[in-house]
Amino acid sequence: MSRKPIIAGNWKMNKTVSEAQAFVEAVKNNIPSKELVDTVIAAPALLLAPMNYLRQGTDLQLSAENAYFENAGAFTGETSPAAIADLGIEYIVIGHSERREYFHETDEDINKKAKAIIANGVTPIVCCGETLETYEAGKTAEWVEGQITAALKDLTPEQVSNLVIAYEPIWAIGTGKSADANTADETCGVVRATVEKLYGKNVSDAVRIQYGGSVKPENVAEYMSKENVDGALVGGAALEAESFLALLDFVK
Ligand SMILES: O=C[C@H](O)COP(=O)(O)O
Repeated sequence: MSRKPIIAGNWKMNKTVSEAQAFVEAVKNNIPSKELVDTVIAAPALLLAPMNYLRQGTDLQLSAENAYFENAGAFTGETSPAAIADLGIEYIVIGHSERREYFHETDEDINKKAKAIIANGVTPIVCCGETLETYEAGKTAEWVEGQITAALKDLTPEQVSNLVIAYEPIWAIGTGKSADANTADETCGVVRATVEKLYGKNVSDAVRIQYGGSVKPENVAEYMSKENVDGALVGGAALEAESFLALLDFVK
């Protein structure tokens, strides 16, 4: 089964509005066709409206880095998935390890967010991944299986087919220490097997799984050559236009 690759840059809490606008201007006419690859930038909510305005008519897609699980209400400081959907943003990242660690997000929150985002017609990019301690204890598979099972609870097979899952070992994020391509493939395979166990083979064949953690222009092609790796979620190497565009060279 061939799945369309998806390369997503995750800017985290970097860039001002003017820096984001300059980036979009620099890349927007050099993005490969979205028939071949989904090319996405995940940016802080404040940057999305001006970026969205500038990317109209191009193949650059956009993602929020987070959203709340309610569409409206007295939730000071939160961003509504309905507001993100109304802008025409295609994806929302949920469950990133930084959200789990610094903002105490639980598996249950992530499941509620997945449901709210899907209900608004936006695609969640659901993150999972283990700490160094869990990795060294040889418990990666059971950890990731638990996170995915909880995040997808009560979703329908069709909803799961259409979402994106990102496997990011925490010990490889921003450390320059990437999981090698075989290790990434193996754990993305665990994610796929978990989806198969819960939803069957048609769904696990369709769901797209990214690897994240120190992906760079120099190593992206090797990850993308692996059976279970359908894309990458990239932090540091997606911050500069030239490096971001170089991540897409593997499709040429
Ligand atoms: O969401 C992206 C990841 O946290 C990876 O970040 P990194 O590419 O800087 O290691």
